[in-house]
Amino acid sequence: MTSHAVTPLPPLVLDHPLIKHKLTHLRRAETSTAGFRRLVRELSLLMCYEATRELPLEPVEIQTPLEPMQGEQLAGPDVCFISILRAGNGLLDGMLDLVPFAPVGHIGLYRDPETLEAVEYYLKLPSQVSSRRCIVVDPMLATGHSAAAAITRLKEKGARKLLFTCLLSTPEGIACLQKAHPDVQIMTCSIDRGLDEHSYIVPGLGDAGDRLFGTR
Ligand SMILES: O=P(O)(O)OC[C@H]1O[C@H](OP(=O)(O)OP(=O)(O)O)[C@H](O)[C@@H]1O
Ligand SMILES: O=c1cc[nH]c(=O)[nH]1
Ligand SMILES: [Mg+2]
Repeated sequence: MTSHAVTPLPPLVLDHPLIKHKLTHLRRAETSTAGFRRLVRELSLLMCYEATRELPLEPVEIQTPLEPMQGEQLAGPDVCFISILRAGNGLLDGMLDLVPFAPVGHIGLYRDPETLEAVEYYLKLPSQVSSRRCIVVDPMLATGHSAAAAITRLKEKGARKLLFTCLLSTPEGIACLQKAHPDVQIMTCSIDRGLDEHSYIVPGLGDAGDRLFGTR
C-alpha cells in the first residue's frame, strides 16, 4: 500500500541577535502599547527579510546614470500577505513597508476561551490566491488551532503555497499545525516552553492583540 504521509517541514527559527534583542523587550510586562507596536513593526521588518527569501525575480532593463543594464525585480503578483485578525495586523505594517505592492487578505478569528477552538468572523482574500505565495502572519502560535483553521480556510479557497510566520510558538502549536498542514513552512522567532492552564504561551508576552491595541 502506498503511503501518502508527508514529512512535515521543520520549523525555521529566526535567531538573529537583533530579533532576540527586540523580542526580549517586547516580552517585558512594562513595555507600553507604543513601545510594543514599535517593536512588533521592527520585528516584522526583520521577519519579512527572511519570509521573502524565496520570492521569484524577473529581469528588468534599466538605465543607470552611466549605462543600460539588466536588473532584477520581484515578480509582483506572485505574493500576498494574509493577516489573522486582530493581532496579525501588527506584523503587517513592516511587511508592507518592504513589499508595498503586495495584496493583503484578512481572516478574522478569535479563540473561544472555553473550547480554545478558533471562531471565524471575517474573510476577505485577494484574487488569484491559488497562484500566489501566501505569507500568513500572526504573532502567536499557541495551541495552533487558529493557524490550522486559517490555513484550512485558505486551502479551501485554493491557496497552495503557504508560509506561516509568527513571533512566538510552542511545541504544542507547532505539532498541531504540522499535523494539520505538513506542507506549510513555519517561521518563528522563538519556540517557547509551552502553554499555561489558560493556554497562553509561557513565558510568552501575554495577549498580543490586547498589548498591540491597548485593549483588555
Ligand atoms: O494558537 P491558538 O491557541 O489558536 O492561539 C493563537 C491565537 O490567539 C491570538 O488571537 P486571539 O484569539 O487572542 O484574537 P485577537 O488577535 O483578536 O486578540 C493570536 O493572535 C492567535 O490568532
Ligand atoms: O499567549 C497567547 C496565546 C494566544 N494568544 C495570545 O495573544 N497570547
Ligand atoms: Mg487576543
